[in-house]
Amino acid sequence: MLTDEAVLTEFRDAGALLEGHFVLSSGNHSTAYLQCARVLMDAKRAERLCAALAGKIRAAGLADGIDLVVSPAMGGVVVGYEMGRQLGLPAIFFERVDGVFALRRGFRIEPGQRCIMVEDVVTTGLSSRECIEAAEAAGGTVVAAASLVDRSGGRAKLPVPFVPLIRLDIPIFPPDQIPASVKGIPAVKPGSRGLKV
Ligand SMILES: O=P(O)(O)OC[C@H]1O[C@H](OP(=O)(O)OP(=O)(O)O)[C@H](O)[C@@H]1O
Ligand SMILES: O=C(O)c1cc(=O)[nH]c(=O)[nH]1
Ligand SMILES: [Mg+2]
Repeated sequence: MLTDEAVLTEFRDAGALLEGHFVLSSGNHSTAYLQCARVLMDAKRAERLCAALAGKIRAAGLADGIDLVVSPAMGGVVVGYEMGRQLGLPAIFFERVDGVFALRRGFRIEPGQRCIMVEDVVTTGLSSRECIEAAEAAGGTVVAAASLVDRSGGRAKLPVPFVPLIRLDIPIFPPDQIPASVKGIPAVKPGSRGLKV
């Protein structure tokens, strides 16, 4: 079990608590960004955080009878792998092909396999819901969800029981409601949804 302060200290020490002007996956804007990739680049830190998250999932009675971890790339890949290790389960990921989550690389879900969807960060819950729908469409039954961070203050709604390691309430702004003080800061989009190369 890790306190919220201990989790935030891990993020701070990793240089993962960013301030500025960010365009989020959902198209909303924010002055804060949790760069989980920086947290997960340290295997020992990833292990500590994911062990704590696995403990919360077990304590909530959600770990029994799960067959498979599924996660949405890119952000979900490393955390999904480590959660698979912590829960003793195989882990696969969905990746966007023309914007839609698909299984590639020989990954498949056997009919009726019980899945837990694991994310790095939940903001609106859109990516999580898309991943859950994709897993169900691929034949799975998604029975739970988990993430390192829920930054929605609990407002993001998922169709299954949801366990975040830490819950924060960080404001987001729709594109037409960005405060003038934020508009003046050049915006960056760290995530890969909609990225053109
Ligand atoms: O709850 P939401 O509003 O969907 O926001 C959270 C999502 O945004 C980020 O991914 P992003 O789409 O930026 O791409 P990436 O994981 O490929 O970097 C993050 O990894 C979550 O998947
Ligand atoms: O909503 C997002 O795109 C998002 C927010 C955040 O804090 N961190 C992240 O990786 N993605
Ligand atoms: Mg993501």
